[in-house]
Amino acid sequence: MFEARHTMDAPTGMSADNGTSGGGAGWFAPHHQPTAAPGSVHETAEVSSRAELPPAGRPGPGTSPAAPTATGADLSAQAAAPPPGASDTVQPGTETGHEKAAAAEEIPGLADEAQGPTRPYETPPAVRTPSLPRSGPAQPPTAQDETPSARQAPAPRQSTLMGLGTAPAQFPGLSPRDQPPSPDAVRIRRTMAEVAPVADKVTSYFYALLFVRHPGLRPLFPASMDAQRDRLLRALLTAAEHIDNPPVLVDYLRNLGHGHRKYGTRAEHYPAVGECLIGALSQYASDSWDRETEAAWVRAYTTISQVMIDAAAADELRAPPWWYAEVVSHDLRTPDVAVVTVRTDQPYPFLAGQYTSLETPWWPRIWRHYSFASAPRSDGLLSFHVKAVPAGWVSNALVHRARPGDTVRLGPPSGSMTVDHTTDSGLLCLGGGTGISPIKALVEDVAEHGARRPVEVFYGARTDHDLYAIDTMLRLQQSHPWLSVRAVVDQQARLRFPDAVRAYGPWRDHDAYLAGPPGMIRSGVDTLRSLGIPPERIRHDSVEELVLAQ
Ligand SMILES: NC(=O)C1=CN([C@@H]2O[C@H](COP(=O)(O)OP(=O)(O)OC[C@H]3O[C@@H](n4cnc5c(N)ncnc54)[C@H](O)[C@@H]3O)[C@@H](O)[C@H]2O)C=CC1
Repeated sequence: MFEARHTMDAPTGMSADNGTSGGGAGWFAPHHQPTAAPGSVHETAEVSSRAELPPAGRPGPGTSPAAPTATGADLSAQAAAPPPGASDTVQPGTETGHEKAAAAEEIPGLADEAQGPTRPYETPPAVRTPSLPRSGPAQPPTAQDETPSARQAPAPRQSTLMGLGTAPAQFPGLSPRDQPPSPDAVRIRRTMAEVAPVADKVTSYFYALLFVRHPGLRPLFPASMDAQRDRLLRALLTAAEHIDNPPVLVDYLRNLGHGHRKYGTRAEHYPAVGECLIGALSQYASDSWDRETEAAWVRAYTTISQVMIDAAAADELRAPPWWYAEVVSHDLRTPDVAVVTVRTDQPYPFLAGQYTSLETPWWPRIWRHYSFASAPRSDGLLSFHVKAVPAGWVSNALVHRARPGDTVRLGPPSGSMTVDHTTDSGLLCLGGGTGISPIKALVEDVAEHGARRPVEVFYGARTDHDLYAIDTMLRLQQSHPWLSVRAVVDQQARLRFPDAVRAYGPWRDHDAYLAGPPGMIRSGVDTLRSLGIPPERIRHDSVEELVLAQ
């Protein structure tokens, strides 16, 4: 958890619950405009991407490695009670498979989930943003104004809203322990506490307000917003809640800013969002809402939006908003898990342990997150392990439809579950299911750095058949004497995954990495902490994001 102390001033005394925009967009006007004219960079990047895109159907040299016959690995067959939540189910209409809903970077997503599959990229989809109408005084939305999906709100997410960054275990708390929260932080948290019990209503109201007042923004959001609908609000509230912790907040917001370039989000969109944020909060936090509270939110939002806008503008100078990537290999490892290898149209810098967002041609503007399954390779190819999950549009398309020659789009890399090469501590890595993919990348990363650090991998799976990557991991083990790989199969284990690590160790001096289902990460963190590994040495991607994708 993190906080930040803002310094920006903003006018106070707006009454955003009166259905007008008062001072209008100027309330939240950014201090700086993006370096490029709106739209121009995206168009340029798109044209250039198109020009550089390899011809469809080009055979790819980088096929995924053939797995040798599995040997018995250390299939630690030990039985015990099922781990808590082991029967976690996937809700219809959402995706998993590290299709982590991008809470941390999905403000205006462009997904249009209601439209069904379309043709592959005959013409790469343009990400253009409509010019924002400067709406006049708007009326508060009525029930009819709410989109159907907004009314079908999922269970509200409570005000904890934590873990939107990577490795939340590294965030010490809402504020530095030795400092009292700032007055603005106190007011913001008071608002959050008041709206928490009605979070779903706030969410619906916020989006209804946004779309009624700024209909031009509607196409930026999914037609059916179900699982994605509250990410914008959640991200904003999370950032505001942590306004007293600038270092972490700024990192988080910069990532958000970078990640939003692929949606076509522009600086001039932020005032509208801020205005509606204030409108929704003031409506549902009426007990605690006053001029000072509003001013605190305005300052917080001004800070938040400015960091995102600046980050996006800076990023425009060094990276495209997205990358095209041609599928060069598709290896169906089980009936529902594929290893998909792609070649990007431009160099794609990333670190082992990170993840990206991916859009298929069949579901335009629907992005899902996947971890890189390899450390950066000299041939530049990227691999992903994808499990098709029920109702998972993107994952099913990637597993059952994608073929060499198809083109997908990738967003920028994200995540900080990376190896700290400044130490030579041992690594304890827990990979559950397709969560083994970033673990494999980390192992390769250690190997490439030439260090002889002990790396202990525990690979959890429900059945033998689900150990689709065991051959690859065993091959790595054969090549690297410092690497130990143990498979833990639920059906056979006495001590089940991730608890099985208790039988080994000690782990006190290890850096720990976890990847897999949210429940596994949660119970894994508990296990590792109980074994004496301090929280700051336990790394994993955001559990919150993983939960969102369930
Ligand atoms: N960076 C990351 O954290 C990544 C996460 N993932 C996530 O990993 C998951 C993989 O799904 P599957 O392959 O179907 O895995 P799975 O559901 O088959 O589970 C894999 C292992 O985790 C254990 N497990 C599952 N739920 C648990 C719980 N609540 N408590 C303790 N242990 C639990 C299982 O017993 C099994 O050993 C997806 O949710 C995907 O989003 C995938 C890639 C990267």
